[in-house]
Amino acid sequence: MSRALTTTSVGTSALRLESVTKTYGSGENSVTALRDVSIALDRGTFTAVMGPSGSGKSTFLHCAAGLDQPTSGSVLLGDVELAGMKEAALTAVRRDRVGFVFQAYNLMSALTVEENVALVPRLSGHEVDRAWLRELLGRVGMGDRADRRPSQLSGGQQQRVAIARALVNRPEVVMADEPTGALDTRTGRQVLELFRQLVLELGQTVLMVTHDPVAASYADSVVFLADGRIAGRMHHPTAAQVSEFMTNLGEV
Ligand SMILES: Nc1ncnc2c1ncn2[C@@H]1O[C@H](COP(=O)(O)OP(=O)(O)OP(=O)(O)O)[C@@H](O)[C@H]1O
Repeated sequence: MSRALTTTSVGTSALRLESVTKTYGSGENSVTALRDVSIALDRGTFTAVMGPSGSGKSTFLHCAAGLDQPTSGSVLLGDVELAGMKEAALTAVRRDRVGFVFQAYNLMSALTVEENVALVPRLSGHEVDRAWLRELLGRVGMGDRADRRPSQLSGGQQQRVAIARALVNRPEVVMADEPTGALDTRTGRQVLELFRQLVLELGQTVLMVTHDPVAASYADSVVFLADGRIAGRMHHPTAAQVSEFMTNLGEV
């Protein structure tokens, strides 16, 4: 049974932020990047985060992933409260309960595809579940390239490996920051389709920051941020609806 199912009660949110405020610095130079943000993500859903530049998207993702601590408020990842946690405990939470996918694939060039994915459970001190690893590589379409090195793969293929790596520890949430930013349109769409599939078939929860309305339209819902606040949430979005909302937020 997956760790997600054994350590959290069914029916709870994968991620819940309650009244999260994040202020950088103090006094005159302080910047409040998030203001009283409350939101819950149901398990097995795909959520996009959008907003104008400087609206707090990265700060939101960082607080949700335990990369940064809120100034006030609560962040529940499954049943684990991250606010107030010491750095060592946060490091363990990030390693065991969060999967990360970035614009740059960040694969280890000296390792094969399979070794890159297996590195995550190794670093967590878990036994590598070979059957799960092979299943994941198959699901992301890299089953026949397990012995290749990253330099022998296209950008889209490298991102598929990064997605398998993000999923291998069966994380509570996969956090993706502009995952298609470095890919051409067609390859980017295929990666977004893959996220949708993994959400649907594995019940994985995915949170993705993007600037692209078409990318956001692949999600079940879009959360809009403006000036550190939630400015709206759209379910079953179309790219045109997302574009229109963004235009109204002042994004050209
Ligand atoms: N470490 C930091 N120290 C000080 N201010 C910060 C820090 N990180 C972010 N900020 C400020 O917080 C606000 C929100 O930044 P954030 O990076 O979360 O926005 P964003 O929506 O991700 O922007 P972009 O789309 O340009 O990446 C901005 O005003 C930014 O300058």
